[in-house]
Amino acid sequence: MRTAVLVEPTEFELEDRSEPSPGPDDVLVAVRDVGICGSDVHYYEHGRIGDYVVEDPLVLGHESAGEVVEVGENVTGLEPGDRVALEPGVPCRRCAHCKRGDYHLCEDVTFMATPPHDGAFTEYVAWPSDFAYKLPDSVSTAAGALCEPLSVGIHACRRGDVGTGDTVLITGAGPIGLMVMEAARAAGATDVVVTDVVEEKLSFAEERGADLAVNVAETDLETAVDDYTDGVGADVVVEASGAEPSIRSTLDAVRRGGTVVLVGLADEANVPFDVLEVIDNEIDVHGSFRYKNTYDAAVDLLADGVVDVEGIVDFESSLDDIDDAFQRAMDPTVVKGMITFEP
Ligand SMILES: NC(=O)C1=CN([C@@H]2O[C@H](COP(=O)(O)OP(=O)(O)OC[C@H]3O[C@@H](n4cnc5c(N)ncnc54)[C@H](O)[C@@H]3O)[C@@H](O)[C@H]2O)C=CC1
Ligand SMILES: CC(=O)[C@H](N)C(=O)O
Repeated sequence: MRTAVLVEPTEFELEDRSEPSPGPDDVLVAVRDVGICGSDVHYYEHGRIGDYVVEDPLVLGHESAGEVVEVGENVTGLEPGDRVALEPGVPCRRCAHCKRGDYHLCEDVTFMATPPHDGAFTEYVAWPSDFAYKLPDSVSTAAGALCEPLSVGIHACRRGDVGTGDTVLITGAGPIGLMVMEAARAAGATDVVVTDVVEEKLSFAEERGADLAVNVAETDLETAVDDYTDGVGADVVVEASGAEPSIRSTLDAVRRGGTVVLVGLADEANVPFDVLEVIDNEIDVHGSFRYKNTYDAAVDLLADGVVDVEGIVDFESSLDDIDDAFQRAMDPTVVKGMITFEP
């Protein structure tokens, strides 16, 4: 099977590898669509993300969906021909975190495209069947692949307890911010304010339904949010840029008694945060790491037409053109590129 392998920063090699055999609890999936995530681009450019270092050749890609071509002997509920979205993180199922239901916090997780685990820029993946979610006919495999960033958005909104009538401020209008917007609307948010520093991203967020888009390179966020909320502040702020000034600004924009959810990964671990403001204004500050138990919800939301994920895709490329696709994905005005495979 043809597989794109990152052998050095900015260098893919197309290798011919042998197809994996599904274990008794696995499905073998012919990959159809894989999204290019910011973390893939980061590994491509720098060969590392923090402590995760690409020491051996690595297959990137963790936003994937495809068609089941074979099932292991214990698998029920899926059969060849079914189309599935693959949840990329498979936990150990035995540790304290898994046992208490926080399987996304398992420290022994196998997460696609995170060293040393290979991802999905390849023709076939064997994957545990309970982390493969059947897609109804109305949901494409491209949308199935994007259940991954949508899941990040759903989890962030759950962490922020976003509810009916809420005003949600989302800082950063990249794919994650846009997926938070979809999930927030689905959770009942009636007002969504989005920030960015790239005008094209803000226009796109508005086209997708943001009520207010603020270019924080030009406009003071606190003033803009105060104007929009009559001085009250946002009920929930979801930080989805990872930019340090944006992380710090969350406390200026959240209402007293509101919630800040930190999703974006800052380059530096230490970001000054005014703890007296957190205490005085009784702000709940939550980290949000990947997701748990979101894929069923993501598929249902897509099937019901409540959210749109495919609209964020700027371009599709083939595996043969993966280098070019990654170069395009580095353009700051591009939101999402996909690698697609011919059936
Ligand atoms: N916690 C988690 O589980 C996950 C975290 N992430 C992180 O979430 C963040 C967002 O991911 P993507 O959307 O893929 O990244 P992205 O880089 O495509 O989007 C970030 C957006 O923030 C904008 N931005 C930059 N500076 C800003 C500022 N000062 N204020 C507002 N916006 C600003 C950028 O122009 C860009 O549009 C990244 O830090 C990523 O590493 C991504 C996936 C999962
Ligand atoms: C941080 C990422 O972008 C990635 N989706 C991950 O969960 O590791």
